[in-house]
Amino acid sequence: MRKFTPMIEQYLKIKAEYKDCFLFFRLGDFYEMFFDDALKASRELEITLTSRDGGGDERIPMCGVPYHSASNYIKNLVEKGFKVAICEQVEDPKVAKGVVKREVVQLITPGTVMEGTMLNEKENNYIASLAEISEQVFAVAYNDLSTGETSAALVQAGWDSLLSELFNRPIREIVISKHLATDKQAALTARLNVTLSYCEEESINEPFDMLVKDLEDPTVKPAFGRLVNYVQSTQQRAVDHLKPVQLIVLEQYLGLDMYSKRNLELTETIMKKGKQGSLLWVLDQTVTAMGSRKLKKWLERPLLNHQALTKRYLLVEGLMHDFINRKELRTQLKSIYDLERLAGRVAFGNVNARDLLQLKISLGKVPCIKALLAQFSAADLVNRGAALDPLADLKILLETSLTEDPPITIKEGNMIKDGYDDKLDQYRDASRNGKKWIAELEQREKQATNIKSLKIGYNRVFGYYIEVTRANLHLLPEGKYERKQTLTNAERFITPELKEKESLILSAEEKSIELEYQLFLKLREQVKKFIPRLQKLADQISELDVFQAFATISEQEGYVKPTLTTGPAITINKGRHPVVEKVMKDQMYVPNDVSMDKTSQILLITGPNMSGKSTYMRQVALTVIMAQIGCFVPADQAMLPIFDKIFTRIGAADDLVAGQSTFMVEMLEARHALTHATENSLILLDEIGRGTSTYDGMALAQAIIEYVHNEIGAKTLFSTHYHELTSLEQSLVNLKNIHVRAEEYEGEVVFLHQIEEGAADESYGIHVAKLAQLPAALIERAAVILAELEAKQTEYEHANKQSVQLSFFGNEPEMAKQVQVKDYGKIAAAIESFNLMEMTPMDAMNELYQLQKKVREERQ
Ligand SMILES: Nc1ncnc2c1ncn2[C@@H]1O[C@H](COP(=O)(O)OP(=O)(O)OP(=O)(O)O)[C@@H](O)[C@H]1O
Repeated sequence: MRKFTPMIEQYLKIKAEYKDCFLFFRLGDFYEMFFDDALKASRELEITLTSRDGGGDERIPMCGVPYHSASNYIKNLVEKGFKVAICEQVEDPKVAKGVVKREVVQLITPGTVMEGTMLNEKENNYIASLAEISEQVFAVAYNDLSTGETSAALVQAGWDSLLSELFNRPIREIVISKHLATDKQAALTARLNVTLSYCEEESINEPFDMLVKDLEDPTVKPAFGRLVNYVQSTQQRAVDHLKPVQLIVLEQYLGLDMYSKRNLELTETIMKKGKQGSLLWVLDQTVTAMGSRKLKKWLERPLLNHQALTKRYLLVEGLMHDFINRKELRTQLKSIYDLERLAGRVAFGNVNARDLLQLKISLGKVPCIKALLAQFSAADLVNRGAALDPLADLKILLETSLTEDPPITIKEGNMIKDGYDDKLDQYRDASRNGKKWIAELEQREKQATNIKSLKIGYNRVFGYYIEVTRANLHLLPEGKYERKQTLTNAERFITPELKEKESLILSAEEKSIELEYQLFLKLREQVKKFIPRLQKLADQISELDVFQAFATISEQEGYVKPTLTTGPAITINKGRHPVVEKVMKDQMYVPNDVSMDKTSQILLITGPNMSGKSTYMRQVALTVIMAQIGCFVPADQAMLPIFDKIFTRIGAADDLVAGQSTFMVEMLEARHALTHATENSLILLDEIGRGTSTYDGMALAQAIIEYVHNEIGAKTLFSTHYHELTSLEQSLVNLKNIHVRAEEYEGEVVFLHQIEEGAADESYGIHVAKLAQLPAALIERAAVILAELEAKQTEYEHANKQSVQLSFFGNEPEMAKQVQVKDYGKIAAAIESFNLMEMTPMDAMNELYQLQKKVREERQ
């Protein structure tokens, strides 16, 4: 076997340390990739795959990207969730003996990108890390490197709760221990679509120990330790903008499990996974990127604290009352750049003079915002204005140091103002005077030679030169001018005098550019000291932006301030679904009331398909969430208690990701709700049981309703097509039937989308099928079958009047006595022995199945 060349050996050695990354291996003006990396990268980046002789038996697959345009390719890979290791030549190839030394200088991973173009400005870009504290307890730490935000939480209710905590947050990468169970690792990638990275080190060393100094709960420390150790090892540069770790006590926020976050489409829709059509889409009237990110965070964590919410309402109200000032505030906020990310870049050392100029412009707006807030009548707004720190000292520093139009790069000069530094002024004088001298020389030469078109120019190769057109050459005196370059129509000359001045000008210019660079680095260091104050300002501005967004949307859409009650009742007058209402263009949304209290703790909703049952249920949950983030709500009036958790089982959510059947998902979602809900929770259950046979489904649906009714007492909206369930109103005192009204008009169903008391009488399924334009013959046939079934049903009910069915739905003990099954006693004993409190719905179903089997066997 032939041996690889030394360069390929070097490549393989480095690659072995970065197995899970694309290794961008610098070769001259290109980053090259080899072997499997090349095969994969050529596919992902759609670049040509070639091969080269690397000394081995076969040619090596290879592809490459030019060094100067590498950032786009890197961005592309990172966006797809890959990691890229940048391997540079770290010695001058001219002096290298043998193969040039190469090292990985940076690791770019989805969770640690800092470049503006790789970040979505309206989204945080989190890297998270986990630590398994015990079987049921997990610590999680978050960091957004681009803003410095750092937080941690303790999840005490097991793995599913951890997944719910992580679900749907803008997390791009999760750092874990390689010892985390493989099924858990698989669940993370399948559920969350994140890149997994590994780090074993959990201890927190200097300077990061300062960030956890005041942490109330040290249990979360290992997760943060893992996170900073990973970030530090990948970045190899300063990350001193990380804010102290903020402890998130999950119990202080509205609990939203994974299913609810998804089903309620809070920040993205289920189908398209985009913002459009989500609640965030409706509410996001923010005008700064920071505000937009803050709003998303609030939506992810609605509050439970009455006082904090009331404060938010007051601010929204204050902004709504003062329309003119609010409009002006919006305008002022629009011109504030992303202070949070600018602060991040200052710390990271990749801020340029244009960024600092943006900072200066933004700071210039703060005094106007302060003045504006002082004019509002709401005291809270005035106080917020007074609390804003305009960072006048930083503004003065930037004003005195930066020019008005600096270039993007920091190595070209023109960044620092005259008068900022004496030495720089001296160099500039020398250079400017020199240029003035050249202009005067041009005049003198023109006069002396009498050549009007004579000019003095400059190029990089020859420096300054005197240019004379061919036609005028005869006018030049002999001997004084030295010919340097011949063009088609002109000749270029130099003189000793010109060259002498040139070296003075150029050296002054060179020195001034170098000095500007040094001064800029110093300025950057000075700005670093302002980072904590800048971060605080960014936080205050982003909150203001969210409040003005709430006020803007509330006014635009006619939302009202909710009244938070301490009792259990919900009263919503003329409530609407904020998103459906917004997307309905020509049609009018039909508002509906919601009234739930002790005797209507469960609403059983019936009504035809497409009538608006799910919309009504979601509307209630979204109204609650809006109220608990501090926004006004889409209704004429709303009195709401503060809910501790929301659970949902809505829609056809086939969990293909986790490879589970629709029915299994339905059961898992139901189990989750039933195990975690309290009497202060809100549960939405949409057509539970429809994923299995009718009797199974109905049995489960009823058992679940009874369980919620008797054991939990949570406010529950339960929609169903099983009309039999409506009879539960008689046996369950806290259950109330409502239905969505539809009418038949000339053989067609007309949806009125109106909620009314009582149970619906017809299902109208065939009409909906007709609306869906199923073939006419099929519809006719369905109508005939329906008629036959209905006739049979009546016959069947008649025949069964005296006898034999074990009634699930009547709750009539006398009926049970009539069951003519020999072994009834045994079955009854079995049912009696069930410990329902300890059983999951799945267990219940299994037991039920066994009993049914027994009954059927006996009858045969
Ligand atoms: N209050 C309303 N006002 C106007 N249109 C509504 C209203 N509620 C629902 N709709 C419209 O009716 C459509 C169907 O609503 P929804 O999905 O809630 O019905 P459903 O009763 O849950 O149907 P299914 O039983 O088939 O799941 C919605 O997409 C919406 O366009």
